[in-house]
Amino acid sequence: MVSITVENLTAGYGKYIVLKNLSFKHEGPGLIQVLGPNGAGKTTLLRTILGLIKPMEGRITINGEDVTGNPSRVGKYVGYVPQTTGLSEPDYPLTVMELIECCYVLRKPWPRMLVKSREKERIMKILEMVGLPREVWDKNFWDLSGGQKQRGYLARALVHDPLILLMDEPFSNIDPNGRVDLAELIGKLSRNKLVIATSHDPMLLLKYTTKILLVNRETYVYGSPEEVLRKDIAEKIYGKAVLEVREHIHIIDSHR
Ligand SMILES: Nc1ncnc2c1ncn2[C@@H]1O[C@H](COP(=O)(O)OP(=O)(O)OP(=O)(O)O)[C@@H](O)[C@H]1O
Repeated sequence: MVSITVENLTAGYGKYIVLKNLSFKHEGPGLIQVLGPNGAGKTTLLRTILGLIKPMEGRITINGEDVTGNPSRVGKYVGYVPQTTGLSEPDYPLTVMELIECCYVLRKPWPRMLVKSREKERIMKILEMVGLPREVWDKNFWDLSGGQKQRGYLARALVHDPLILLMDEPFSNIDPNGRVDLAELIGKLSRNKLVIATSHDPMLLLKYTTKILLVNRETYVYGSPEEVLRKDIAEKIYGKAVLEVREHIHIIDSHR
């Protein structure tokens, strides 16, 4: 069983406050979508949960353990798929396979043994599961396309079988066919993990969604999709960019 509690979180950069007094909790597997306009603080929230940003106030507990501002404690529970920008990637050569193996070995207790063949099989299964074709496994990771890199990051995040998966805009570099496959995969993962994913399009993952956190800096709403995806509520966060078409909420002009 997995649980996360975020209590009265105030976080930002230096004295610059991005999120103020934000609280939510969730118990059990499922999918929490984090939605909000550009600059709302979605990435800031994920980085704070990861312990990379120390909050000015508040507390984050995972399975009852206080992990606030402590990336190594968080790492026991959480896998992270960052947003891929295609810019400023490291230029050291590492194949896809090597990258995933390295991340796996780094998480092993000391003395760190090389990856055994059984473990290698597991890594290969994960690469297949995330939809990375065999022909790219021996390619330099940094030469992959944006979408392929994103799948590689997902494989890296899954290799330790974490209880919680944090995904920052998982669809941003994925083509339309790939989006359907990735949405299905996220849905499947959310059956036994807690997935927390930021997004600009609530519809892609809606049928798998347990809770939605609509956030815009110091304002937020947390609840089930039925409670949150209402025009009056979405307008509090997005203003006039919200369009209601039949029973669906669409957010226009929300991304880049
Ligand atoms: N390292 C940083 N130092 C200072 N300010 C930052 C830093 N990173 C982000 N910010 C600021 O914090 C605010 C929230 O940014 P954040 O990246 O969390 O938003 P977001 O909701 O993820 O946006 P997007 O949808 O555009 O990815 C923005 O005003 C941004 O300029």
